[in-house]
Amino acid sequence: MKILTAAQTRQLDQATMRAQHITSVELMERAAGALAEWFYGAFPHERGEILVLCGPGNNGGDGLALARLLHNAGYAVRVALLPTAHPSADWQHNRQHLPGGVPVAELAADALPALAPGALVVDALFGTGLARPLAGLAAAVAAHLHQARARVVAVDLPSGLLADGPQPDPGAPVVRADYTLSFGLPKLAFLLPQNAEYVGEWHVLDIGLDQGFIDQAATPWHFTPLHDASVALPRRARFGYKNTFGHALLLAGSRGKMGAAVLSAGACLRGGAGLLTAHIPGGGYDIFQTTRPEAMCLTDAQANFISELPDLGPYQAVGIGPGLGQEDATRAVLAQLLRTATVPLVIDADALNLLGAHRELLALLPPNTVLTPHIGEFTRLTEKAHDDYHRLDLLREFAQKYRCVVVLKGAYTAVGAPDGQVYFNSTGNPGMGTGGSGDVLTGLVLALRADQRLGPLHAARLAVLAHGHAGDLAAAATGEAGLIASDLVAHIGPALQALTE
Ligand SMILES: NC(=O)C1=CN([C@@H]2O[C@H](COP(=O)(O)OP(=O)(O)OC[C@H]3O[C@@H](n4cnc5c(N)ncnc54)[C@H](O)[C@@H]3O)[C@@H](O)[C@H]2O)[C@@H](O)CC1
Ligand SMILES: Nc1ncnc2c1ncn2[C@@H]1O[C@H](COP(=O)(O)OP(=O)(O)O)[C@@H](O)[C@H]1O
Ligand SMILES: [K+]
Repeated sequence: MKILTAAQTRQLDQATMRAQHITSVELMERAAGALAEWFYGAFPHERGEILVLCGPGNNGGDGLALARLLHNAGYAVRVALLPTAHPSADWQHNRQHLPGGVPVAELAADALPALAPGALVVDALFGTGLARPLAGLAAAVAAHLHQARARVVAVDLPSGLLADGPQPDPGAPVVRADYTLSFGLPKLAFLLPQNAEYVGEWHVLDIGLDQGFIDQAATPWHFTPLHDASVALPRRARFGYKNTFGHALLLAGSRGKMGAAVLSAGACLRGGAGLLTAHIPGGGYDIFQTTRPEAMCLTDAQANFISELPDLGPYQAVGIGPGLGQEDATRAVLAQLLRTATVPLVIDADALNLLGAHRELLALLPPNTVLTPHIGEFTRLTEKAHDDYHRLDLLREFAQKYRCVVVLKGAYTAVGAPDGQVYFNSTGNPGMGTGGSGDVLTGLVLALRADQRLGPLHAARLAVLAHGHAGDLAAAATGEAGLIASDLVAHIGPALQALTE
């Protein structure tokens, strides 16, 4: 699913009207109908009065049309307008068609509408047409909503927030919505942590926008919904056997962090690797073989960390990093791996930290390597970002420069591809913020990289999608707080099953 800019969204509206031979008023009516349907589902028994705040453009037009539909459906509705000399044509149409039974007033700075705590308010002040930061009356209204602790439903975008880029004035007020209802496609702003306090819970409503325009629109940004045919797992061949499904090598663990190796190995096995060999510190042998009898095990001469690179001959993919530690000898193993590997690599955790601390090693990264940093690890590899948008720029630059796939982990994990495209993930939940979750992802990516039917981007996107879905299945069973990384491993099987072609 593509993510478009505000300018492209305007073109999409125009293309939809042309392709479907409908007027802008008809398209607005569709948008308002979709908003009203959402309201009926979300607030079926709302008894209090709903205040609809309308700006001068088509966002305000949506608000006026929604006010009419809610009134006709039996809700108590009141409209407050931002004073304007030049409302849009569709705004005027919907103003004229507002039923007489709906009270309408103009907003004024010295008489902002009284709001009981929890009052339901629709923010239809500004959407994608926002031209400058909120100031004056609009800014006062945004602050008033926050102070009154109203429940705010934003139409298309919280007013004051840009759809697709950083705020020019970070100090200017933005409406803090509890819900944001957008049309057709998600907006880049919804996916970044810095905007979470404004966007709240967001939903995309289908209003039949023109797919032909969407298909040809150029954008680096994409959103991967749960069921996305382009990242499905191919079925296993009926006559396949363990060698068919790939032999993975995992280099992981150090004293005190053997659990990372165990979790990662479990995920690799559940991820469908035909065979898994783990190379671990000698002292971890009993722990590892007891907890993961399905995996084979090579032990390092060192008891507490890894100092040797095994012969890479038998393997279709190599993963390195979980619980690795940052000993000099381990860094030498990483450097040797980067110099000699001819099979796909997956690099995580302390292996990334070693790369960050010894940046000369970055030049050795083989193309199509998958790196799985969280924000801290990514910062060590690059630089401190000024904000979330800048971090996305850094992600694209890094993936292009090193021709790697970079999985920048977090809510809506962003997968950066060597061609500069970025794919945001839709699955997962805050319960996954628990030690070992990332180690599980590494093992899953490794299994899918050992599967020679999948390219690096497909493997990384599918692993991220399945990892998040496993988290959602696990959280349904344990709750978010009770979720631990072993639960993710246990749910990888059903998650992958749901994502199989
Ligand atoms: N074809 C349509 O009519 C559709 C319209 N849609 C709605 O239309 C919206 C876009 O409408 P518009 O392009 O009219 O834009 P907006 O309604 O978002 O805002 C534009 C108006 O606000 C003024 N303005 C912008 N920034 C301001 C600021 N900081 N302070 C004061 N005034 C400011 C502009 O001068 C203009 O009058 C979308 O967000 C969406 O809600 C959607 O319903 C999809 C279909
Ligand atoms: N709020 C969240 N929503 C969705 N996924 C999350 C959230 N918090 C964490 N995750 C996921 O959990 C994993 C955590 O990885 P990481 O930080 O490396 O953990 P660890 O180092 O403990 O293994 C990542 O895949 C991340 O995307
Ligand atoms: K709005």
